[in-house]
Amino acid sequence: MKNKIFVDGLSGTTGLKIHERLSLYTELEMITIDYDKRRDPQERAKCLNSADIVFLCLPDDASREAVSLVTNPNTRIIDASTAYRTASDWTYGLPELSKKHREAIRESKRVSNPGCHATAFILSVYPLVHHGVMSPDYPIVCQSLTGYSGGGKTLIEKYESNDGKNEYTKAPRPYSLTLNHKHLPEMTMRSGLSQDPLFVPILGQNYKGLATLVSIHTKLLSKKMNAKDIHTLLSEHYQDEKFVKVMPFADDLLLFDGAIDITACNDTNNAEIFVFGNDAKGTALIMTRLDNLGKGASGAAIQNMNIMLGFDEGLHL
Ligand SMILES: NC(=O)C1=CN([C@@H]2O[C@H](COP(=O)(O)OP(=O)(O)OC[C@H]3O[C@@H](n4cnc5c(N)ncnc54)[C@H](OP(=O)(O)O)[C@@H]3O)[C@@H](O)[C@H]2O)C=CC1
Ligand SMILES: CC(=O)N[C@@H](CCC(=O)OP(=O)(O)O)C(=O)O
Repeated sequence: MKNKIFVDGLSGTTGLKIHERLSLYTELEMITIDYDKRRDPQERAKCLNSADIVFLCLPDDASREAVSLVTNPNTRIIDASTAYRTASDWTYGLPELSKKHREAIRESKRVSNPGCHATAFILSVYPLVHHGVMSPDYPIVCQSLTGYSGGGKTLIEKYESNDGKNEYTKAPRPYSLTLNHKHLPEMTMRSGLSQDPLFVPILGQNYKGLATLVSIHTKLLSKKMNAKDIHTLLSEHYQDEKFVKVMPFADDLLLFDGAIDITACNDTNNAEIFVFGNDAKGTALIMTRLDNLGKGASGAAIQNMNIMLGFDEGLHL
């Protein structure tokens, strides 16, 4: 029998992308809702409770409402919002962190899909904390350059109004300047840190594509390590992963043309990790790039579904 799937929030930026991928599966049957009733709780409840797997591609409050509408004990949920990413009874959907993380997703009925900035940050930092190289209270500073589709339909409209000729598209825009970005709780908790990083996201003029920049003073690490050693540790940690790749060590910046394209993972489910460093100055930089709509949202959600249903993890990705 085919597994039944329902996407709540199908007409949004993330919902549409998830639906695009789902349409490639012959193993699945889609449950559809009338467009005019897409916000009607009664209609949504019927769809939610007839599904084996539900994707929630909604703002946080609507996600919480959807979860409260699920009464069928067999319905499994993958939530793309921020609502449950640090909840103790939900599984965090980042399988590459460890075998234990992947196994927990396989068994789970409630999977919270990581935030886009958070995915790149946690992939960079978790192995360092886990292997005792970075103490949990290390004072991390991180910037993240992101495409504007991360802000959903409303932000896309702002950037694309007047044919893209408006004040938003003039230059990059740092935001979340209260230094309290909504991804901080998951970034801290899921990396194993005990204090929040100082995190500044920056909107670019590109539609999608994101890169986090984690700055490290190597003398503050708990083990004596330089940038090359950090590169080796990350390479070993992710050596068997299909979607998380540690790129060659950048002894020679010419290898990357002296600058990095943050959109190079667009339209893929890949996250690529770079390590740069300057031993004389005792500094290192971990840069992780991904597609905020790919590994940062819909790609990760599909990957989690593949794991939950026992499909090949990379199916249709
Ligand atoms: N864009 C991104 O890069 C990422 C987004 N996310 C998260 O995914 C979720 C969806 O984001 P995104 O796709 O960008 O947002 P959009 O604004 O593009 O889409 C939101 C969707 O939610 C629907 N919706 C809003 N309120 C309700 C409601 N009360 N009941 C039913 N449906 C409702 C909208 O329907 P309508 O058609 O009526 O507008 C729309 O389909 C958010 O939680 C976001 O934070 C996560 C990772 C990355
Ligand atoms: C560009 C932009 O505004 N991005 C959003 C995050 C996008 C995202 O991943 O949000 P989730 O928490 O739903 O995962 C922001 O920084 O608030």
